[in-house]
Amino acid sequence: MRPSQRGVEFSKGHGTQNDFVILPDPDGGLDLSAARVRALCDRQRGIGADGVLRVVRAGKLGDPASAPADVDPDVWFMDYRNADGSVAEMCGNGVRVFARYLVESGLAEPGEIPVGTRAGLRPVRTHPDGGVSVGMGAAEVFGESTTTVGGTEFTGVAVDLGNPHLACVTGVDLDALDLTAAPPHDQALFPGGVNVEFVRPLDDGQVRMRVHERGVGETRSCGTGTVAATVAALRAAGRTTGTRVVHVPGGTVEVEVTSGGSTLTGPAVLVATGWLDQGWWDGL
Ligand SMILES: N[C@@H](CCC[C@H](N)C(=O)O)C(=O)O
Repeated sequence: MRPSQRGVEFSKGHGTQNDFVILPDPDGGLDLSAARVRALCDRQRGIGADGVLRVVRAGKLGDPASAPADVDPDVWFMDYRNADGSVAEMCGNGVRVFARYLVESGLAEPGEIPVGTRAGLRPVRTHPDGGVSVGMGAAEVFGESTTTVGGTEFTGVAVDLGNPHLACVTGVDLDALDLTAAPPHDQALFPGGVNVEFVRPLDDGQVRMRVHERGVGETRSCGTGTVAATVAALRAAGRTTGTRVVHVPGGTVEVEVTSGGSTLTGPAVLVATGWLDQGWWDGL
């Protein structure tokens, strides 16, 4: 595409292979419909991703009800969408990739970056080694529930990280789970749907996790899910605070849960920048 023919700018990035199309939209002029999100995330007819991150000033979000009161209008806001076009409150990998994008594109200085999300303001810190940490807030346990995969019932804890999770600690072989379909959930406990994690504690205080994400399907990582998994693994060990190294199919992250909040640290990678064809975009 010649520069004069440039369409809609995008970047592509991932955090432990949880991947995102990033759309810079500082002044909020982009019409990001659910149909456009679905097309962008489609791995055959679009760029392919688990979700979309629109980069917009909080004051220009275009949906005032979505910007929590603690988010200043000048703050960069992560307008997160799932691959099915639905809106979610928070994305732990997304917010780390978002911060990496802000730095690489000159929109923020490396170091401490406050990022607005529908779950509230999240303090993000970029590290020189490419890692990014984010303060994920308090991980609130709000119940217990069950789900079923392949005829096996799993019991888990319901954890609120701005978005809802059911984190199930289990001794089964995670590789044997068929997560192609959404595991069923209790509609009363999770009226807006739920992200479901299967968590296998390892011998040395580390854990393995697989996840089925609301609005996406199985993904290779879920940042909020790794925090929920850590909360569940700690509870299974009789604790409410501590740290865990969490291995997901797409890599490894570290989670710390304290009495005051939780922190997620892991890699955040940008892989491409380009332009969407304007005609393709306009036709969606
Ligand atoms: N992959 C994300 C979570 C994205 C939102 C989730 N699918 C939901 O609908 O709540 C993460 O890294 O946290």
